Amino acid sequence: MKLQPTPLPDFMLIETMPVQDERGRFLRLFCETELASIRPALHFPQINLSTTFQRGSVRGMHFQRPPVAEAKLIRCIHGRVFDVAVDLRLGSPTFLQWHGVELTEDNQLQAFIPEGFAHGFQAMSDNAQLLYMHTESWNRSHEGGLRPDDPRLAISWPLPIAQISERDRSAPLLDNSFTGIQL
Ligand SMILES: Cc1cn([C@H]2C[C@H](O)[C@@H](COP(=O)(O)OP(=O)(O)O[C@H]3O[C@H](C)C(=O)[C@H](O)[C@H]3O)O2)c(=O)[nH]c1=O
Repeated sequence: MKLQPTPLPDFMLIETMPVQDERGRFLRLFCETELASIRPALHFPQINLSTTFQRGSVRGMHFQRPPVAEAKLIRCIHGRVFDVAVDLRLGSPTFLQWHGVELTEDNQLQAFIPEGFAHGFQAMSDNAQLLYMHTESWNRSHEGGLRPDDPRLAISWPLPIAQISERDRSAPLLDNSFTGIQL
């Protein structure tokens, strides 16, 4: 496993290496010890799998507020996605900045998105599957969302947005009153 920093502090990429032999491949999806250097005693009470049928569809930008702010360990297990994290942390030097990375079933990259970040992705293939490990269980009453096309974020999605949920389409646009999430 190799850790790759991103331009957003604490948003890390994790390069995993499957073990391959004549029978096939073996891949470690998560190891508490290996990831202790970025987060001691990582614990995932919920693991989700989403499938996005149509290339170009976007899901996001989602986050959970304290006291159930969550970190996510994300991997694409089928197809390809352009995965984006936005720094929403109050006082962060990269506040409201975003960074995107392509996660594919072949590049073995995982994204570790800490608390205080919004997360979203665009499917770059049909039937893109994303496996999420969450450090908090889902809590609808503490969910927050931003528009993937919010001009204040100016996320450069690689493809025209094909499909988006009504919830995401109707998320609030950022204005100067949003100063960030106090973790
Ligand atoms: C997140 C979640 C959702 N749900 C229910 C709520 C809805 O009835 C249905 C689909 O939820 P949603 O439309 O929020 O799914 P996505 O738009 O894919 O949202 C997810 O994708 C973005 C990119 C993320 O980063 C979040 O992990 C997550 O919000 O599953 C649950 O039952 N449990 C859960 O943990």
